[in-house]
Amino acid sequence: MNLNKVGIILAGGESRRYGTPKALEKLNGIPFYLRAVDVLRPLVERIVIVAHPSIENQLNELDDQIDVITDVVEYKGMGPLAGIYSGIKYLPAADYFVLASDMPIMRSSVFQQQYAVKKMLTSDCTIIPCVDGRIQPLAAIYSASITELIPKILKSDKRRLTDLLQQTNCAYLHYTSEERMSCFKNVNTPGDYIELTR
Ligand SMILES: Nc1nc2c(ncn2[C@@H]2O[C@H](COP(=O)(O)OP(=O)(O)OP(=O)(O)O)[C@@H](O)[C@H]2O)c(=O)[nH]1
Repeated sequence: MNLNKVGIILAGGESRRYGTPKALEKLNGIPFYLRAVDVLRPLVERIVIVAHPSIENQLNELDDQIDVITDVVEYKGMGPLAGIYSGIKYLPAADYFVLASDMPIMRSSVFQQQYAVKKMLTSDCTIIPCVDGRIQPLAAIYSASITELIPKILKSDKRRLTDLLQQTNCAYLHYTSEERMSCFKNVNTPGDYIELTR
């Protein structure tokens, strides 16, 4: 039986700019991947963490509602879109709450707001936050209706989430600069991490 709401945590990147696997980095003693779990756990029925093969066996303290997988073979390492597709294929559901593990100060309330908007729209609608005019597609709610579009985009060598969104029924939810500072900040470099802890 299909689920209604599944969380997909993206932790399959190379972390080249950071230098060490970002998902294992800690903020206030809590690893980033567990912070992402804490954000989504109250909101979804199951969670799948789509991890890089090098850290797959290092993700601990997970309960039996949470699975760890790696990208599907045909799109391995092809970016966040490949990770989203891998999560969708692993757990069929109506909606996917997608969160990158490199956004360690994200809050559940952001997804609650998005889901409240989604319920007012058609079921095939994907909800994308937009902060200071920039989309944030890695803290968003995707409808399962995107599933078959993803392989077409990955095979066309574009791989970009924006290419998917252009072909999808999307609603953009706008957030302020203050909200960017308080939840949407992501960590790409060691400098980003230092800024976050200031
Ligand atoms: N499953 C999966 N997740 C990915 C993939 N590429 C990036 N991600 C995740 O998507 C989020 C944003 O990734 P980026 O910071 O753009 O890429 P990165 O590879 O982690 O880092 P850089 O090597 O510095 O670009 C992070 O949470 C990554 O773990 C991938 O190919 N598969």
